[in-house]
Amino acid sequence: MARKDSGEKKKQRLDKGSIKKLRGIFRFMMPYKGVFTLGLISLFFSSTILLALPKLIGVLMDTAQGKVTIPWLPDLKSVGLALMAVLLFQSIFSFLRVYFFAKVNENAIADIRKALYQKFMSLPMSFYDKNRSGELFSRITSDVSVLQDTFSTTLAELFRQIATLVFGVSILFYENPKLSSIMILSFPILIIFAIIFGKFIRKLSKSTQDELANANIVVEETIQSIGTVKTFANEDFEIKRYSSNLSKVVDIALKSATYKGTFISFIIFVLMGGILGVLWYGTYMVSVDEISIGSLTTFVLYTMFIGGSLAGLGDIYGTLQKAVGATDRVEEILAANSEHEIDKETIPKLEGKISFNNVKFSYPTRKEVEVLKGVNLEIEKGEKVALVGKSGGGKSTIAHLLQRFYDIDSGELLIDGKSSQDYNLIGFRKHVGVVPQEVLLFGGSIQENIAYGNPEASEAEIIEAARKANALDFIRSFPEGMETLVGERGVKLSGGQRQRIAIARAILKDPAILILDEATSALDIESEKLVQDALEKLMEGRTSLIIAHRLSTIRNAHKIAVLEEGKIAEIGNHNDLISETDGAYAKLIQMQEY
Ligand SMILES: Nc1ncnc2c1ncn2[C@@H]1O[C@H](COP(=O)(O)OP(=O)(O)OP(=O)(O)O)[C@@H](O)[C@H]1O
Repeated sequence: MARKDSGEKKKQRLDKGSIKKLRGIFRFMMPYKGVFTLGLISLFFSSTILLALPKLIGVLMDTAQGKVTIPWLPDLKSVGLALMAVLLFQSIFSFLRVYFFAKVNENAIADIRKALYQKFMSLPMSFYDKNRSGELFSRITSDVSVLQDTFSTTLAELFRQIATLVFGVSILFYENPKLSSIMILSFPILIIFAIIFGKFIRKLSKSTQDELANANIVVEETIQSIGTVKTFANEDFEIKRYSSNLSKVVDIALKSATYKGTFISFIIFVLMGGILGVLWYGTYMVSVDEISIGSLTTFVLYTMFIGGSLAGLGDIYGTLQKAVGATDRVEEILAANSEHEIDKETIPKLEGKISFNNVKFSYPTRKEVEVLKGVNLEIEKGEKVALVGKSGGGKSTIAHLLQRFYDIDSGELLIDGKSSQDYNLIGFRKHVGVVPQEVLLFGGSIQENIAYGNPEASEAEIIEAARKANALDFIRSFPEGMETLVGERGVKLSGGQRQRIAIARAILKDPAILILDEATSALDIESEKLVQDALEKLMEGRTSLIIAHRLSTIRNAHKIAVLEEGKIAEIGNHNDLISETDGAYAKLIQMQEY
């Protein structure tokens, strides 16, 4: 049951290719490049101004001992003022840096989210067959959040640390080449160690993430199907399953923590060792009067700055790797083929004549199973056709094709004599209405839910649609009427009530072609009658394809099409078909499928 998917949420190596990908996502920052440049300038100043601090502190110490190292800072007071000025400027530039970067960042991230959402809306059904919704959801939430971190802190930090390193090391060598060489000696050890250990730790943290993802899947699935868990009284089983997954997470995380701890303490050891070494040798130099105490202080402070930057770069490397992974996943969606461009092009009203000519089809996710093996079906304008057949025979598939959720593999699907593919997709779908078996309402008001059929409808039209759908009485029986909230935090509507809302939606949409997927579960006689009556009104003057589950519906249809073995085996009215005792329809009725 538990599927392993988030294992893909790996960090990626930073090589040429991945950096190129990362650069690609920066196109979203391009519209804000002016502000970004201002941010970079502020960053440059805030980092470099800060580098004056160690120097000034050294000067302060020397001045206290009566030595004047900078002629224009002759006494303690002036050095103190200079220190204050440095702090002040650095604070101003830090504020500007944070503000400018946030402006770029927030806008660019919103643009990425918009682009992703737009893509989601325009991707074909086959894409959703292949991808789990939870995973897609995490692209727009967590993956984009990773990018957000990258755009804001990581990128700024990268520039800041590099600037600190370059300037810091240059100043150090300029100030004291001898001491700098000692300090620099500890770098290669650090770097080699970091590379070897870093790889190992990354592997472990990836395993931790994988295990955590597995544990999260248990939570996601069980909360989604909490009813099933309770029906089977499997609460305890699920708790154990989740706990055992969590134990694995803890085990791996602890193992990883042991190595991380070793790594960090080693780094601290070498770094501090370097600093202590410099201090030790520096004090020797002070004792033989080679340098002043102020210079030594300056030197040690710079070394600490540089050490901090090096450690910071390690973190940044990790975050950038994560960002490459996130970029990959975001770009993968953005590059997927849309079924259409979202546009508002409309097509004039259709007549509603439908012809399936030798239509063959298999789902893109299961190419090897041919669901429709040559369907021939003619439905005239305004005709009511009931589609019957065994469960899994392909009735819903025909409805999907009629809505152009998928492209047919061969044959022709003609609407008013023209290939369905030749119509603009969005325009075409505006003329096809569906009343599904399971009606899903959005978590808004009843009015909003009905208006989903035509967002531009006036209030009067909405009320009229509700009336025609036999929904007005029950809506008015609620204290808040049309404003009643439905869904999770509102009233839960009964099956029959939801169907009537769906019918009202379809009435507002006013399509030429109607697909009715009859509910399999019977409603009580009263609401059944109301629904049937509303459906009859809805079907008037429209071409209707009914996936029928009740004999009464079938009898009322102009024609009955029997789907068998992926083909329309028989077509005709009830009396004709039932008289063929060996026929597919007669058998279905005998087997009491209807
Ligand atoms: N999205 C999909 N991807 C892959 N296969 C699918 C998909 N939807 C349906 N199928 C398969 O296509 C076949 C026909 O399914 P379809 O839902 O059209 O049958 P049906 O006649 O409507 O069944 P029922 O009366 O039980 O609703 C089934 O074997 C089903 O497993």
